[in-house]
Amino acid sequence: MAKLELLPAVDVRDGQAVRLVHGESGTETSYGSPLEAALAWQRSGAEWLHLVDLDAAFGTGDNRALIAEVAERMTELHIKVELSGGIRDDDTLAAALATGCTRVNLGTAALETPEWVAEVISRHGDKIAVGLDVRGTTLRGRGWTRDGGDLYETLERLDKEGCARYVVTDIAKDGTLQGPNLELLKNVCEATSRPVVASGGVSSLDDLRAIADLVPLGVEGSIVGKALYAKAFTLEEALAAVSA
Ligand SMILES: O=C(O)c1ccccc1NCC(=O)[C@H](O)[C@H](O)COP(=O)(O)O
Repeated sequence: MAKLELLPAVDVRDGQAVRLVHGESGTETSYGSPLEAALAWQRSGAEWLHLVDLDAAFGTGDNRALIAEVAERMTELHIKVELSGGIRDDDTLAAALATGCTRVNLGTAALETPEWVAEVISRHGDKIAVGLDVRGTTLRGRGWTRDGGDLYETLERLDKEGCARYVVTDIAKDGTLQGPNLELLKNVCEATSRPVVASGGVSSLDDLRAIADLVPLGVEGSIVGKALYAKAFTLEEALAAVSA
């Protein structure tokens, strides 16, 4: 059976690696240099990095140069990078892809400019993932601050347009260490044949094992943020738990 991929997260706000609660601006806990955080995950055996420009997501500026530095360094070290946050037009997409990242994660654009997203999916294939960030079954855009339509209607549309994969986040769980929303993940896997990356709420190795049990349904990976920063477990332990 395929193993669950783990994507340790580095979310960047105002030049710092931070964790938010429910993705809400103003709830930041700071964890220092994003490059040092990324290098720590690399030294611990990471194969992937989930790298988020929160300022670009919230529209409070951007950390473009720093994000590029981290993504380029990780790519040199053969770490695959999933880049997220504020990628909404040709300019931001070109800058993101120029970092050498493995793929980008589009959120707001999939809700607000669907024609552009359909076009970049057809142009870039599996370099494009779409983030389905939900409260209940309502999608949220603009740094998760605005409603953006129904999850399953949007998923059906994106599937038809050939979207390669989805990053699914239950915002109510994100940054809370309350465990992932396994029901949501199962429901999304039932609604699409495309791979799903789980995000939000992981608190323990048992949570990761429960997500790994969904690999046969279509879950391909899991992002892990707060639990690693809070030292609930180490990345080495997490990698061992999902490859057992
Ligand atoms: O990814 C985004 O674009 C984003 C936008 C606004 C707020 C948060 C955003 N991402 C947060 C993440 O991707 C987290 O790193 C991830 O869900 C990890 O969650 P957790 O393990 O619960 O800390």
